[in-house]
Amino acid sequence: TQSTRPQRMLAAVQKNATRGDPRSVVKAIDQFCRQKEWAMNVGDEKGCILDSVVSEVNPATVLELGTYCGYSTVRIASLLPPHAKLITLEFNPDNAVIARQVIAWAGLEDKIQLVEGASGDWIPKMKEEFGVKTFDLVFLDHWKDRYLPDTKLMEECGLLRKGSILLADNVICPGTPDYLEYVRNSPRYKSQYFKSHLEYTKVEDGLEKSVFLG
Ligand SMILES: CNc1ncnc2c1ncn2[C@@H]1O[C@H](/C=C/CNC(=O)c2cc(-c3ccc(F)cc3)cc(O)c2O)[C@H](F)[C@H]1O
Ligand SMILES: [Mg+2]
Repeated sequence: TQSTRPQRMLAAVQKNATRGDPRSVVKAIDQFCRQKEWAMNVGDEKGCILDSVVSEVNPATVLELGTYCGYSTVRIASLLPPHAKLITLEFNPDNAVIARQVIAWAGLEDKIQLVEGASGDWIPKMKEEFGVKTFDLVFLDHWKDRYLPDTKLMEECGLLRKGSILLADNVICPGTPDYLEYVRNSPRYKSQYFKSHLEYTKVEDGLEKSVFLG
């Protein structure tokens, strides 16, 4: 039977990356996507911007919306301080199966909690289910038309505090126009655009970093 692209990506990790070495996992996926098959990971160019924001924020609690195969999950978690926690939401069970194995290969199970389910269902349950008060950093990389409703939901559920950082992928390509308009015009956010390129291509894309002002 035919394999899927996530399955082939996992095979590339298991073949080319060193167990317990997150950076080698990131490198193996980027190599696979450049040389074999494009896939919608944040990628190495935008990944460097992601790394610099994570290092600057040095978050104790991180929420990722849209795990896919776990590339950005591993990339973020590899930079977290010892007791920090990353919760990542993924509602496609086939993706979750792959992501769990990528996370395990990187040896980051202790820092990452992959929750199978939809952001809209789980955001309201974060506090009671995971004992989370607020998130220091949220990485948005799921369906692009869900960035805005989920941001409003996080506000309503009190998951953002003064200084919480939202970092959104793909604000140009495929684009998240309603989200951009909101974070750039709302008095409750201070936003900054990091110009880059769509993963593994020369097409323009970028990350939007928005600080919640409370
Ligand atoms: C809605 N709530 C969700 N809750 C939990 N998991 C979710 C939810 N929604 C999706 N997922 C989960 O999050 C992932 C979805 C990622 C979507 N990403 C993209 O579409 C995306 C697309 C491009 C792209 C650009 C140009 C082009 F020509 C073709 C593609 C580039 C990118 O970097 C992207 O991130 C996963 F698949 C889905 O199950
Ligand atoms: Mg993306």
